[in-house]
Amino acid sequence: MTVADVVILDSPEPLASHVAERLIAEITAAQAARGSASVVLTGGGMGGRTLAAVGELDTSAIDWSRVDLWWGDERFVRSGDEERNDRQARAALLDRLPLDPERVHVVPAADTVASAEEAAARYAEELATVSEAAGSRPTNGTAVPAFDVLMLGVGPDAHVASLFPELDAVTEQQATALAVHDAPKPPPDRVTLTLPAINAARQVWLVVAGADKAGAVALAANGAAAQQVPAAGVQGTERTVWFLDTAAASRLPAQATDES
Ligand SMILES: O=C(O)[C@H](O)[C@@H](O)[C@H](O)[C@H](O)COP(=O)(O)O
Repeated sequence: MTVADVVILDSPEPLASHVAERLIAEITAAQAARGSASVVLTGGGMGGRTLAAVGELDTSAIDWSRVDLWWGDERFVRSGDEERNDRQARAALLDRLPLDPERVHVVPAADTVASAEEAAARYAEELATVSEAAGSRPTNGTAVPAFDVLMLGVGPDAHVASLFPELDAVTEQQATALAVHDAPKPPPDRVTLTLPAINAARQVWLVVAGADKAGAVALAANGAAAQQVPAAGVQGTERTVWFLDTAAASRLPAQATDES
């Protein structure tokens, strides 16, 4: 990882609250600058905690009807299945927001398409369509909107989204969304953004808590190859921020934790 910014908080809850405050500020700034905001959400525990923390804060500066929401990955299970990242996000926050349903872009579920491959193809098509319509081609030219903030959790094996170490999907350079099977983290069938799509975001935020992630964070900080350490392969076109709790940061070299 190019360590642009590392922010360390004591534990998961203050970390989630801090990320939530920053997210509200970035959405507000994007709407002031461009009239709308585009945010990619993450599954996992820190993703849910962060959304719940947003719900505890004042978001009155945000026009939620002008926010586009996407997911960095999704489990390929039936709509409404509690394993779905979109269902967990709705429960944590989204169902209480005045969002424009047309701007909540969910990955097709297993009861609506025949395969994870078809779900990935439809998601990629929607990303390209919205990108064209908004005229918001990102600076890396990928056929996705120029996301303002893309959030990621990180697994103990350094996976991000559903890009798990050694999968071909990690090194994909053309497609923006792919199907993943046999994922080591259940459920096995998923759809994920690829690194070109992730790295099209203006800001990529990795939100990581827990001592079980410290090794992955340290490997990413030491510039490991993305194939083995997918978290090392992400960076925003403008900024990359690692939001860590002290346990997840515990194996970082001292100089890597200088806040910018
Ligand atoms: O669909 C998923 O499972 C997530 O997108 C996944 O990439 C998650 O973010 C990491 O596994 C970290 O999860 P925790 O924050 O729960 O450790």
